[in-house]
Amino acid sequence: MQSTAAVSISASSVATGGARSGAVRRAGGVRVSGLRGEASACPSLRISPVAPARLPVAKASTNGAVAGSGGFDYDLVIIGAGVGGHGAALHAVEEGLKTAIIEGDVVGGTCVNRGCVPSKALLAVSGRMRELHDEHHMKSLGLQVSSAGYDRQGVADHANNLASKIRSNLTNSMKALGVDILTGVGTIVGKQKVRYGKVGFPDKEITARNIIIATGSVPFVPKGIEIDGKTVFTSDHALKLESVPDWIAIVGSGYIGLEFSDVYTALGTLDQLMPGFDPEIAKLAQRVLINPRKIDYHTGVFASKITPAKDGKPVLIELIDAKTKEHKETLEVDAALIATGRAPFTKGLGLENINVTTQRGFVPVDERMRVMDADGNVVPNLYCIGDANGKLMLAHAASAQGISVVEQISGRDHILNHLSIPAACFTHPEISMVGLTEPQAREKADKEGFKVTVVKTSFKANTKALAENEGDGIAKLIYRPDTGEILGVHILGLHAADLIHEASNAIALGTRVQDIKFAVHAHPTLSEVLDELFKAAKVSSGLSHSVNEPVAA
Ligand SMILES: Cc1cc2nc3c(=O)[nH]c(=O)nc-3n(C[C@H](O)[C@H](O)[C@H](O)COP(=O)(O)OP(=O)(O)OC[C@H]3O[C@@H](n4cnc5c(N)ncnc54)[C@H](O)[C@@H]3O)c2cc1C
Ligand SMILES: NC(=O)c1ccc[n+]([C@@H]2O[C@H](COP(=O)([O-])OP(=O)(O)OC[C@H]3O[C@@H](n4cnc5c(N)ncnc54)[C@H](O)[C@@H]3O)[C@@H](O)[C@H]2O)c1
Repeated sequence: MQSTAAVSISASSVATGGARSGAVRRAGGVRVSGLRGEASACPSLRISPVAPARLPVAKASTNGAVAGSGGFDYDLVIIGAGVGGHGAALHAVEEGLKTAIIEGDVVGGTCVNRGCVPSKALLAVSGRMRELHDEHHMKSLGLQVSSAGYDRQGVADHANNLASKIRSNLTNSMKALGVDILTGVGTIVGKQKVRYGKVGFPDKEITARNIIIATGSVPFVPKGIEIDGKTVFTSDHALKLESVPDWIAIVGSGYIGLEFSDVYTALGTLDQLMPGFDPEIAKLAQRVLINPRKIDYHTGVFASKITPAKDGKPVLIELIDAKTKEHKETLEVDAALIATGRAPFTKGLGLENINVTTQRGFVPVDERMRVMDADGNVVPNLYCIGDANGKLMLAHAASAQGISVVEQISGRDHILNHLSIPAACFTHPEISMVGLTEPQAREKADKEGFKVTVVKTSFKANTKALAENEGDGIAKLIYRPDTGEILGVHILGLHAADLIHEASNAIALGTRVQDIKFAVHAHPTLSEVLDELFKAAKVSSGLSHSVNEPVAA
């Protein structure tokens, strides 16, 4: 299969290669990006056909709904059936709460229909294609592959079928557990009162003891960028894989930019790099994921204007210097993917009816996800979770926040430790992280007056990685040498997205390095990369075990 190229454009860099500058096409790809992304299953996609043991006693109400406890129609109403809403709903019925979820579009929201799920299906294909095309890699394993190709529609169908399957799993799991799925757009019309129905004509009203807003986000498109859905498009369009352009510019080098650069470079096209990542990992990611691939990148620039292809003319991308705002270059490409972040979807929610003012569209919340009003007071019985509150735009974070809220309304206080929530970028190889980056840890240490130590291990020394001929990668631990507290862990390498959970669980449970270093790992497994990492750490005052205690061989 012929390989194509991409250009990545980022506020921190822009790539050209595959991009045409003037009339000349260059050999690489083009990507446009400003900065900081998944295609696995949904978080807390717990599907149980078993009905909950405890359901509140229900009684008939005047509007035809069945009343939950205390005269409300429901104990909990959730607006938005994305992964956040779904996670909250399942936990709520488990807790015996009479629960309804209102959805204005399709169940599953962004993650299932336009995000994690279809993108990971595409990445599963791109990973295999990349491997099959890597002659050197194949040869070193003793394999001979004469040719490898793909059928674009077949790949697109794989992503679409997976999304449909997970969507129906999500719907069935909620129905089986007794969650009422109400169709329509929800608007808060007063305290503990929601109306839903067609946009602008919400004709049905229900009351709820507690309300959770879980309305998610949509692609953010900067001013000056014209989307036509064919030559200039967002991830919503790109995931349908209606075409694989020869030369594509990816504007934004965050999660979406990086993951799509992996898809496009493997399927024939190209992408730029990640300001939100630990700088050392970002540098290595550039060396492994960008430099050897057909990707040109431009950093320190913004795409100020993008015009779709028209009348035989290519897509035009005007780049300005991120600092001086002076015009730098005009790129010509076949297509542009706009991956410049996401904006909360909170329009039409009726927040003005309850004195809540959004901040750049996000719903303000405290650490318990309780909505704050314009005067800084908690709005009783109203919560907001997931992308709509902007704390951490990740599927599993949305779901975890939902579960945390249900804990609270079930009478158990709960604060979610966001620093223990892992993130992963599903490139080949993968990148994952939890906690602080090294600069963030050093800044905190300076402020609070403690020391920070960093240790690293390499995939090159790991038997399993070498057996797979996948020795590229490192793991990095940032910790306090005085207490052994784990501040951050960053991994780039084979199955990094799965490996990170040992570290995130340790942070969540407060496990220190002087304790976790004695945990035993099966041999030969990739998990030994982390085993080595924890063993490499030196703690001055082992609080639990003695640091001098010999480590079992
Ligand atoms: C391309 C892409 C790939 C991604 N990959 C990953 C990944 O690999 N891992 C990861 O953790 N995250 C990933 N994400 C991010 C993840 O998809 C989001 O963080 C997650 O979907 C947020 O969940 P949510 O429940 O807050 O909102 P959403 O999933 O956006 O769901 C909100 C739902 O609310 C509905 N709604 C909105 N307003 C109303 C209303 N007024 N009334 C009724 N219904 C309403 C919407 O129709 C939607 O169904 C990805 C995102 C994208 C775009
Ligand atoms: N694997 C995952 O977990 C996964 C995958 C995809 C998306 N997501 C989530 O979806 C969200 C959106 O992802 P994303 O990659 O679009 O956003 P992002 O915030 O991660 O990155 C957007 C980048 O675009 C840059 N940018 C903005 N305007 C620009 C311009 N005019 N020109 C050039 N660069 C510009 C920004 O500086 C930034 O670097 C993220 O918050 C992420 O958490 C997660």
